[in-house]
Amino acid sequence: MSSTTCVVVWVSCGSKLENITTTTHQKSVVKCSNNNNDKIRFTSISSAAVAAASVPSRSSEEKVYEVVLKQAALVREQRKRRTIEIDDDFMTNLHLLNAAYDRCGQVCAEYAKTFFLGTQLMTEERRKAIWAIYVWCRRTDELVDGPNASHITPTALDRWEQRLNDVFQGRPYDMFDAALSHTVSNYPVDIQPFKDMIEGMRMDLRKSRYNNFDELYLYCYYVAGTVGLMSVPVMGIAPDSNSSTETIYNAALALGIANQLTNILRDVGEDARRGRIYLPQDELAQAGLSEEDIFNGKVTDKWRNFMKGQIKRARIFFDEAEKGVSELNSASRWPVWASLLLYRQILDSIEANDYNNFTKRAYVGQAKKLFSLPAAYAKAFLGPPKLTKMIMR
Ligand SMILES: CC(C)=CCC/C(C)=C/CC/C(C)=C/CC/C(C)=C/[C@@H]1[C@@H](COP(=O)(O)OP(=O)(O)O)[C@]1(C)CC/C=C(\C)CC/C=C(\C)CCC=C(C)C
Ligand SMILES: [Mn+2]
Repeated sequence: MSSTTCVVVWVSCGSKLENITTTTHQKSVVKCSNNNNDKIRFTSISSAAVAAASVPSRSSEEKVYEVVLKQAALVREQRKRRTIEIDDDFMTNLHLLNAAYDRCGQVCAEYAKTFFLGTQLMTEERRKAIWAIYVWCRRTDELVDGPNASHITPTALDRWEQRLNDVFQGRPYDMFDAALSHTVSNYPVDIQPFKDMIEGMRMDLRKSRYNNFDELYLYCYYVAGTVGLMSVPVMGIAPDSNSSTETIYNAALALGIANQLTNILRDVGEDARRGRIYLPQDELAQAGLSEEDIFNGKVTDKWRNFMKGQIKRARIFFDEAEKGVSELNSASRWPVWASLLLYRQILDSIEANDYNNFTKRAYVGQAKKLFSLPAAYAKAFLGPPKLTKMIMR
């Protein structure tokens, strides 16, 4: 790793820019004074700057970007095909392994039909690996969101993390774990994003308010940005991609963040009924809104304006994500485009509901969903890079 480059974080937001330079970090940060509208682009970063990470004033974006760099480096170094000894007793038997993956596929098909369909074009090996990761994520989410959520304690999450360590060491506890053990032995998937997702669940147990976007960003990374980082090593990067691995991981992270922000905006009413507000408190106050306003659930002009800003920000993350999709292996692009197009339409639906996300659930209708699949297919296989190449030939 080079130690000569420096961190440059550009946050651009319309015309109002404020330049802050912190020499200890060898870092130049251009910060936006209006949180509703910030755009984040990381251009380069150094290990020296990363080493200076103990300085307490780092933003969540900076902390998360360190993880992005680490994941990108792992793939670059091709630390693939780590040979993990999978417990003989449990599964030297290929038949059992296939059965484990089939069960993962069934869970995917049950919980996320469109996504399951989208995985059908991936190579069989990749498809199965993505299913195994999906099932682990779904199970992790269910711990705090599922029917037994009220019994979940930090100790239970510690045990889940210990189990994760075992899975990565080739000691699975059940069939789903076995599929994941195999997947992580086969692809350069790092344990960090998995641990971070569990950290997000811990956060959910102890926190129901977010002071500002920086805090919310960290939560979004933990529960969703991590999914992007887990998936890229399996989906693979196109052999002819000219983008840096960091850029691609950054886009993957952005898609997770965009999805989670959208999920939050869709579920404001539902979350409030559980006593939770996943919205930046400082931005609510700036918009003249109080907690009571959220709990009362009345759509006012103040609320509409606030929501416009939040939707705009989510769309910026989707735009950031778009830059990376075409860099993925061609067979992996379809499910990613499908996920991006479908989730982004939830934002349109919130607008169509006149910003009533208190009592109306924004959703993408069946017809729009069906239309999105060929649209995603077209983007995956007829996207600009290919067309350009065809024209140039
Ligand atoms: C192709 C593809 C989409 C692959 C990802 C597959 C995968 C491993 C998904 C796991 C999703 C999961 C169960 C996460 C647990 C936490 C959670 C529930 C997060 C929310 C998902 C939406 O779920 P749902 O609508 O069911 O929410 P409720 O539980 O009902 O509230 C999230 C909003 C986040 C999911 C995040 C992603 C799908 C990120 C995808 C990013 C990539 C695949 C990277 C793509 C790469 C580039 C370069 C852009
Ligand atoms: Mn959930």
